[in-house]
Amino acid sequence: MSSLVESLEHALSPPAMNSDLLKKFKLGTVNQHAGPLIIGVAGGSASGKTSVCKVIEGMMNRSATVVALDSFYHDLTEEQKLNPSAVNYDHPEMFDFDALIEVVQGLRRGEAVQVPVYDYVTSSRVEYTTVPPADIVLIEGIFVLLHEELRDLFDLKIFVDTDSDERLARRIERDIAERGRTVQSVLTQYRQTVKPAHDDFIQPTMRNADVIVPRGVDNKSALDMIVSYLQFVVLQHSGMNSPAVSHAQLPSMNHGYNGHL
Ligand SMILES: Nc1ncnc2c1ncn2[C@@H]1O[C@H](COP(=O)(O)OP(=O)(O)O)[C@@H](O)[C@H]1O
Ligand SMILES: O=c1ccn([C@@H]2O[C@H](COP(=O)(O)O)[C@@H](O)[C@H]2O)c(=O)[nH]1
Repeated sequence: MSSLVESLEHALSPPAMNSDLLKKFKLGTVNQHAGPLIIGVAGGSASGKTSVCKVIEGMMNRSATVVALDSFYHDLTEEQKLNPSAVNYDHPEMFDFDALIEVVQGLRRGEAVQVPVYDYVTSSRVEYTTVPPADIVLIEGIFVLLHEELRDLFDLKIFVDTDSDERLARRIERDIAERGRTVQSVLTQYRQTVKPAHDDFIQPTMRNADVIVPRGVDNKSALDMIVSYLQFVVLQHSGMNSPAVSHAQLPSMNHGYNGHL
Protein backbone atom coordinates (compact mmCIF):
# COMPACT_ATOMS: atom_id res chain seq x y z
CA MET A 1 0.00 0.00 0.00
CA SER A 2 2.61 2.52 1.04
CA SER A 3 4.73 1.84 -2.02
CA LEU A 4 1.73 2.51 -4.28
CA VAL A 5 0.93 5.73 -2.43
CA GLU A 6 4.57 6.80 -2.69
CA SER A 7 4.73 5.98 -6.38
CA LEU A 8 1.47 7.89 -7.00
CA GLU A 9 2.78 10.86 -5.04
CA HIS A 10 5.97 10.91 -7.08
CA ALA A 11 4.48 10.03 -10.44
CA LEU A 12 1.60 12.50 -10.37
CA SER A 13 2.98 15.98 -10.10
CA PRO A 14 0.53 18.60 -8.75
CA PRO A 15 -2.13 19.41 -9.73
CA ALA A 16 -2.57 16.04 -11.47
CA MET A 17 -3.95 14.36 -8.34
CA ASN A 18 -5.23 16.55 -5.55
CA SER A 19 -4.23 16.06 -1.94
CA ASP A 20 -7.80 15.34 -0.73
CA LEU A 21 -8.00 12.34 -3.00
CA LEU A 22 -4.56 11.14 -1.98
CA LYS A 23 -5.61 11.45 1.69
CA LYS A 24 -8.82 9.45 1.09
CA PHE A 25 -6.76 6.92 -0.85
CA LYS A 26 -4.30 6.51 2.02
CA LEU A 27 -7.16 6.07 4.49
CA GLY A 28 -8.99 3.66 2.20
CA THR A 29 -12.11 5.87 2.27
CA VAL A 30 -12.54 6.73 -1.41
CA ASN A 31 -15.80 4.86 -1.86
CA GLN A 32 -17.79 4.81 1.38
CA HIS A 33 -21.17 3.91 -0.11
CA ALA A 34 -22.47 0.55 -1.25
CA GLY A 35 -22.73 -0.12 -4.98
CA PRO A 36 -20.59 0.81 -7.95
CA LEU A 37 -17.87 3.41 -8.23
CA ILE A 38 -19.21 6.52 -9.94
CA ILE A 39 -16.70 8.56 -11.96
CA GLY A 40 -17.31 11.97 -13.52
CA VAL A 41 -15.32 12.83 -16.66
CA ALA A 42 -15.44 16.49 -17.71
CA GLY A 43 -13.50 18.53 -20.26
CA GLY A 44 -14.07 20.80 -23.23
CA SER A 45 -15.96 19.78 -26.31
CA ALA A 46 -13.93 17.21 -28.32
CA SER A 47 -11.28 17.06 -25.59
CA GLY A 48 -11.52 13.26 -25.66
CA LYS A 49 -13.94 12.57 -22.77
CA THR A 50 -15.81 9.80 -24.60
CA SER A 51 -12.58 8.24 -25.83
CA VAL A 52 -11.06 8.28 -22.33
CA CYS A 53 -14.21 6.62 -20.93
CA LYS A 54 -14.14 3.94 -23.63
CA VAL A 55 -10.49 3.15 -22.91
CA ILE A 56 -11.08 2.97 -19.14
CA GLU A 57 -14.17 0.79 -19.77
CA GLY A 58 -12.09 -1.55 -21.95
CA MET A 59 -9.17 -1.74 -19.53
CA MET A 60 -11.18 -2.54 -16.39
CA ASN A 61 -11.47 -6.16 -15.38
CA ARG A 62 -14.92 -5.35 -13.94
CA SER A 63 -18.16 -4.42 -15.67
CA ALA A 64 -18.23 -0.75 -16.68
CA THR A 65 -20.68 1.53 -18.43
CA VAL A 66 -20.62 5.08 -19.82
CA VAL A 67 -23.49 7.58 -19.64
CA ALA A 68 -23.25 10.91 -21.52
CA LEU A 69 -24.61 14.21 -20.22
CA ASP A 70 -25.53 14.94 -23.85
CA SER A 71 -28.27 12.29 -23.59
CA PHE A 72 -30.01 14.69 -21.20
CA TYR A 73 -30.52 17.74 -23.40
CA HIS A 74 -33.99 19.23 -22.78
CA ASP A 75 -36.37 19.03 -25.74
CA LEU A 76 -36.14 22.17 -27.88
CA THR A 77 -38.98 24.66 -27.50
CA GLU A 78 -41.31 25.18 -30.48
CA GLU A 79 -39.50 28.45 -31.19
CA GLN A 80 -36.04 26.79 -31.05
CA LYS A 81 -37.24 24.03 -33.37
CA LEU A 82 -37.80 26.66 -36.08
CA ASN A 83 -34.03 27.27 -36.23
CA PRO A 84 -32.12 24.53 -34.36
CA SER A 85 -28.73 25.65 -35.66
CA ALA A 86 -29.16 29.00 -33.88
CA VAL A 87 -29.65 27.36 -30.47
CA ASN A 88 -26.97 27.70 -27.79
CA TYR A 89 -26.26 24.06 -26.90
CA ASP A 90 -23.41 25.14 -24.61
CA HIS A 91 -25.41 26.56 -21.75
CA PRO A 92 -25.96 24.56 -18.52
CA GLU A 93 -29.70 25.34 -18.63
CA MET A 94 -29.99 23.26 -21.81
CA PHE A 95 -29.57 20.07 -19.77
CA ASP A 96 -31.98 18.12 -17.56
CA PHE A 97 -29.56 17.54 -14.66
CA ASP A 98 -32.36 16.22 -12.43
CA ALA A 99 -33.02 13.37 -14.87
CA LEU A 100 -29.30 12.56 -15.06
CA ILE A 101 -29.03 12.58 -11.25
CA GLU A 102 -31.95 10.11 -11.05
CA VAL A 103 -30.16 7.84 -13.52
CA VAL A 104 -26.90 8.03 -11.55
CA GLN A 105 -28.73 7.28 -8.31
CA GLY A 106 -30.44 4.29 -9.92
CA LEU A 107 -27.12 2.90 -11.17
CA ARG A 108 -25.64 3.51 -7.74
CA ARG A 109 -28.42 1.37 -6.24
CA GLY A 110 -27.40 -1.34 -8.71
CA GLU A 111 -30.53 -0.94 -10.88
CA ALA A 112 -30.91 -0.95 -14.66
CA VAL A 113 -31.92 2.51 -15.90
CA GLN A 114 -33.54 4.09 -18.97
CA VAL A 115 -31.28 6.60 -20.73
CA PRO A 116 -32.35 8.81 -23.66
CA VAL A 117 -30.53 8.46 -26.98
CA TYR A 118 -29.69 11.89 -28.44
CA ASP A 119 -29.39 12.60 -32.16
CA TYR A 120 -26.98 15.48 -32.91
CA VAL A 121 -28.14 15.77 -36.50
CA THR A 122 -31.74 16.60 -35.54
CA SER A 123 -30.87 17.89 -32.02
CA SER A 124 -33.52 15.69 -30.48
CA ARG A 125 -34.08 12.67 -28.26
CA VAL A 126 -34.89 9.78 -30.56
CA GLU A 127 -35.46 6.86 -28.19
CA TYR A 128 -34.54 5.38 -24.83
CA THR A 129 -32.08 2.61 -24.15
CA THR A 130 -31.70 0.37 -21.11
CA VAL A 131 -28.36 0.67 -19.33
CA PRO A 132 -27.69 -2.34 -17.08
CA PRO A 133 -25.98 -1.93 -13.70
CA ALA A 134 -22.17 -2.10 -13.63
CA ASP A 135 -19.29 -2.03 -11.13
CA ILE A 136 -17.86 1.13 -12.68
CA VAL A 137 -20.14 3.92 -13.94
CA LEU A 138 -18.55 6.72 -15.99
CA ILE A 139 -20.55 9.93 -16.46
CA GLU A 140 -19.05 12.14 -19.17
CA GLY A 141 -19.96 15.61 -20.37
CA ILE A 142 -18.85 19.22 -20.65
CA PHE A 143 -20.67 20.31 -17.44
CA VAL A 144 -20.48 17.23 -15.21
CA LEU A 145 -18.11 18.95 -12.75
CA LEU A 146 -20.19 22.15 -12.75
CA HIS A 147 -23.43 20.94 -11.18
CA GLU A 148 -22.82 20.55 -7.44
CA GLU A 149 -25.43 17.90 -6.66
CA LEU A 150 -24.21 15.75 -9.56
CA ARG A 151 -20.57 16.32 -8.66
CA ASP A 152 -21.21 15.16 -5.10
CA LEU A 153 -22.26 11.74 -6.42
CA PHE A 154 -18.83 11.12 -7.95
CA ASP A 155 -16.21 9.00 -6.20
CA LEU A 156 -13.56 10.24 -8.63
CA LYS A 157 -13.61 13.42 -10.71
CA ILE A 158 -11.51 13.52 -13.88
CA PHE A 159 -10.89 16.50 -16.19
CA VAL A 160 -9.57 15.84 -19.69
CA ASP A 161 -7.42 18.81 -20.67
CA THR A 162 -6.75 19.20 -24.40
CA ASP A 163 -5.54 22.34 -26.21
CA SER A 164 -8.32 24.41 -27.72
CA ASP A 165 -6.80 24.39 -31.23
CA GLU A 166 -6.72 20.59 -31.18
CA ARG A 167 -10.30 20.49 -29.87
CA LEU A 168 -11.48 22.79 -32.62
CA ALA A 169 -9.70 20.71 -35.28
CA ARG A 170 -11.28 17.53 -33.94
CA ARG A 171 -14.68 19.18 -33.69
CA ILE A 172 -14.55 20.27 -37.34
CA GLU A 173 -13.67 16.72 -38.45
CA ARG A 174 -16.16 15.00 -36.13
CA ASP A 175 -19.11 17.33 -36.63
CA ILE A 176 -18.81 17.16 -40.42
CA ALA A 177 -18.40 13.37 -40.42
CA GLU A 178 -20.93 12.51 -37.70
CA ARG A 179 -23.16 15.46 -36.85
CA GLY A 180 -24.24 16.76 -40.27
CA ARG A 181 -22.35 20.09 -40.12
CA THR A 182 -20.27 22.21 -42.50
CA VAL A 183 -16.89 23.81 -41.78
CA GLN A 184 -18.61 27.20 -41.70
CA SER A 185 -21.35 26.11 -39.30
CA VAL A 186 -18.82 24.53 -36.92
CA LEU A 187 -16.68 27.68 -36.93
CA THR A 188 -19.66 29.99 -36.41
CA GLN A 189 -20.98 27.88 -33.52
CA TYR A 190 -17.48 27.65 -32.02
CA ARG A 191 -17.02 31.43 -32.02
CA GLN A 192 -20.54 32.27 -30.83
CA THR A 193 -21.19 29.72 -28.09
CA VAL A 194 -18.67 26.87 -27.75
CA LYS A 195 -15.58 28.94 -26.92
CA PRO A 196 -17.36 31.44 -24.60
CA ALA A 197 -18.97 28.54 -22.70
CA HIS A 198 -15.63 26.79 -22.43
CA ASP A 199 -13.99 29.88 -20.95
CA ASP A 200 -16.91 30.81 -18.66
CA PHE A 201 -18.18 27.43 -17.43
CA ILE A 202 -16.05 24.45 -18.41
CA GLN A 203 -12.39 25.40 -17.92
CA PRO A 204 -13.09 26.74 -14.37
CA THR A 205 -14.42 23.30 -13.34
CA MET A 206 -10.92 21.87 -13.73
CA ARG A 207 -10.37 22.99 -10.16
CA ASN A 208 -13.13 20.60 -9.05
CA ALA A 209 -11.27 17.61 -10.49
CA ASP A 210 -9.33 15.05 -8.49
CA VAL A 211 -7.24 14.05 -11.49
CA ILE A 212 -6.38 16.01 -14.64
CA VAL A 213 -5.54 14.06 -17.79
CA PRO A 214 -3.60 16.21 -20.25
CA ARG A 215 -4.03 15.10 -23.91
CA GLY A 216 -6.75 12.49 -23.25
CA VAL A 217 -6.12 8.98 -24.58
CA ASP A 218 -2.65 9.92 -25.81
CA ASN A 219 -1.69 10.03 -22.15
CA LYS A 220 -1.26 6.30 -21.66
CA SER A 221 0.54 6.67 -18.31
CA ALA A 222 -2.35 8.66 -16.82
CA LEU A 223 -4.89 6.08 -18.02
CA ASP A 224 -2.76 3.22 -16.64
CA MET A 225 -2.60 4.97 -13.25
CA ILE A 226 -6.33 5.72 -13.19
CA VAL A 227 -7.23 2.13 -14.06
CA SER A 228 -4.81 0.68 -11.49
CA TYR A 229 -6.27 3.04 -8.93
CA LEU A 230 -9.86 2.04 -9.81
CA GLN A 231 -9.04 -1.70 -9.71
CA PHE A 232 -7.52 -1.14 -6.29
CA VAL A 233 -10.51 0.79 -4.93
CA VAL A 234 -12.97 -1.77 -6.32
CA LEU A 235 -10.96 -4.59 -4.70
CA GLN A 236 -10.88 -2.74 -1.41
CA HIS A 237 -14.56 -1.93 -1.65
CA SER A 238 -15.61 -5.47 -2.43
CA GLY A 239 -13.88 -6.64 0.76
CA MET A 240 -11.36 -8.79 -1.05
CA ASN A 241 -8.56 -6.84 0.63
CA SER A 242 -8.00 -4.88 3.78
CA PRO A 243 -6.97 -1.21 3.42
CA ALA A 244 -3.45 -2.47 4.02
CA VAL A 245 -3.40 -4.22 0.63
CA SER A 246 0.14 -4.31 -0.69
CA HIS A 247 1.37 -2.99 -4.01
CA ALA A 248 2.12 -6.57 -5.03
CA GLN A 249 -1.61 -7.39 -4.79
CA LEU A 250 -2.55 -4.67 -7.23
CA PRO A 251 -3.69 -5.55 -10.72
CA SER A 252 -0.98 -5.36 -13.34
CA MET A 253 -0.33 -1.94 -14.91
CA ASN A 254 -0.25 -3.64 -18.32
CA HIS A 255 -3.88 -3.90 -19.45
CA GLY A 256 -3.18 -4.46 -23.09
CA TYR A 257 -4.02 -0.88 -24.12
CA ASN A 258 -1.51 0.14 -26.77
CA GLY A 259 -2.46 3.80 -27.07
CA HIS A 260 -5.01 3.27 -29.84
CA LEU A 261 -8.80 3.19 -29.60
N1 LIG B 1 -6.01 11.55 -28.80
C1 LIG B 1 -6.73 11.73 -29.89
N2 LIG B 1 -6.12 11.93 -31.07
C2 LIG B 1 -6.84 12.14 -32.20
N3 LIG B 1 -8.19 12.16 -32.25
C3 LIG B 1 -8.84 11.97 -31.10
C4 LIG B 1 -8.16 11.75 -29.87
N4 LIG B 1 -9.08 11.60 -28.88
C5 LIG B 1 -10.28 11.72 -29.47
N5 LIG B 1 -10.14 11.94 -30.79
C6 LIG B 1 -11.23 12.17 -31.78
O1 LIG B 1 -11.74 13.47 -31.51
C7 LIG B 1 -13.16 13.46 -31.59
C8 LIG B 1 -13.73 13.86 -30.24
O2 LIG B 1 -13.35 12.87 -29.29
P1 LIG B 1 -14.34 12.44 -28.14
O3 LIG B 1 -13.67 11.40 -27.34
O4 LIG B 1 -15.70 12.13 -28.70
O5 LIG B 1 -14.40 13.81 -27.32
P2 LIG B 1 -15.52 14.42 -26.38
O6 LIG B 1 -16.31 13.27 -25.82
O7 LIG B 1 -14.74 15.17 -25.35
O8 LIG B 1 -16.34 15.30 -27.25
C9 LIG B 1 -13.57 12.05 -32.01
O9 LIG B 1 -13.73 12.04 -33.41
C10 LIG B 1 -12.39 11.20 -31.61
O10 LIG B 1 -12.23 10.07 -32.42
O1 LIG C 1 -27.79 19.32 -30.73
C1 LIG C 1 -26.63 19.54 -30.34
C2 LIG C 1 -26.17 19.14 -29.09
C3 LIG C 1 -24.87 19.41 -28.72
N1 LIG C 1 -24.04 20.06 -29.56
C4 LIG C 1 -22.65 20.33 -29.15
O2 LIG C 1 -22.09 19.20 -28.55
C5 LIG C 1 -21.09 19.60 -27.64
C6 LIG C 1 -21.00 18.64 -26.49
O3 LIG C 1 -20.64 17.36 -26.95
P1 LIG C 1 -19.09 16.91 -26.90
O4 LIG C 1 -19.16 15.46 -27.32
O5 LIG C 1 -18.64 17.09 -25.49
O6 LIG C 1 -18.32 17.74 -27.87
C7 LIG C 1 -21.45 20.99 -27.17
O7 LIG C 1 -20.29 21.80 -27.21
C8 LIG C 1 -22.53 21.45 -28.16
O8 LIG C 1 -22.11 22.60 -28.83
C9 LIG C 1 -24.48 20.47 -30.78
O9 LIG C 1 -23.73 21.09 -31.56
N2 LIG C 1 -25.78 20.20 -31.14
